[in-house]
Amino acid sequence: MGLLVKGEWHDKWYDTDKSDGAFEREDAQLRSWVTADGSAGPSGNAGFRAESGRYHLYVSLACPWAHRTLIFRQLKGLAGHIGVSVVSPDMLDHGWTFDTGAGSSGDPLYHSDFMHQIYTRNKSDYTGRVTVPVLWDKQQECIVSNESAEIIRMLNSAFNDITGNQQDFCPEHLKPQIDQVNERVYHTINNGVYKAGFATKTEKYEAAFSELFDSLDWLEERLTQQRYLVRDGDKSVLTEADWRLFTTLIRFDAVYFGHFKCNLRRIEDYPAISGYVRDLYQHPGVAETVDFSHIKRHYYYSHDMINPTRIVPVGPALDFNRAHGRESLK
Ligand SMILES: N[C@@H](CCC(=O)N[C@@H](CS)C(=O)NCC(=O)O)C(=O)O
Repeated sequence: MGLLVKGEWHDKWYDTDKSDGAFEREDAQLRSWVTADGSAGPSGNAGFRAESGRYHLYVSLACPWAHRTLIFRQLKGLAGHIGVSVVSPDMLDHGWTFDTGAGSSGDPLYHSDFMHQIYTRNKSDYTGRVTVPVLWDKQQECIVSNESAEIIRMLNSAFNDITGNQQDFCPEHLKPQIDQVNERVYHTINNGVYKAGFATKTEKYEAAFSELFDSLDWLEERLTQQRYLVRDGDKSVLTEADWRLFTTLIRFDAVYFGHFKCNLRRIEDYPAISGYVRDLYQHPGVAETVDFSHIKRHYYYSHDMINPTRIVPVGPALDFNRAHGRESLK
């Protein structure tokens, strides 16, 4: 694990000293947008028109942020239009690495050894963390975006004329509600598990822990009354907010509960939330984006300051194909 400084790789763990033991996630730096006609999006440069075969995703199957983009690629019928490279689950001295072990693809585009070479191919003197997901433009040979929250918004609509898939997971009139739910879910759950797991001072861990479980209580109540997170009139509808939450919840019992010490309760212990996770998992196209061998291997093997023996636990036994019983909820 490390970062690039002026294009040079430095093997360095997160610096929590500067924040008194708290884990602080760096903001993504590369923020252009693919749009239907190539006009500029809300940030970054213009010139990224939606085209079949032009763009490529670099992902880790372990990573919850990258997982969002894989789900949107499936749901929006983009699998035949946007290629994917999958890094090794082991993120060690060189950061994300390419190999062709089980479930990993290597880098068919450039035959790179490491993900940081994709970042320096984009900008030779890049300074910053080397994160996945990355949306790559094969035509201009550059990174369009390394921010998953924005990549899924692009995938949600920019390619609609190419795929004919008009399903909208972020309708304009629901956006304020979606953004509001996302805000709490991001800080206390998606990033909350990392704040608990990567804290190096007890009080920072405990603060993240208590916010996380307060938010799970809030979700349990909400999801007892409605099938999905966001309401449109008298019923709830499946939106981006659900998919953003899903990628954390599906990893929770296998990884965050033990490895990140988020162990007040398992997701299995929440009747509504656990049914909700199974409901989303069983949505067509989603199960094939979930890979527990990469998920468990990545966290337990890569974070050796948390798990120095690198032993990957065998359990827990999880069955997301069990009936969810949520069809009748509005
Ligand atoms: N804001 C980014 C965060 C992505 C991110 O932090 N990904 C993790 C993998 S789970 C990563 O690549 N970490 C490597 C590092 O921080 O050096 C997004 O949502 O796209």
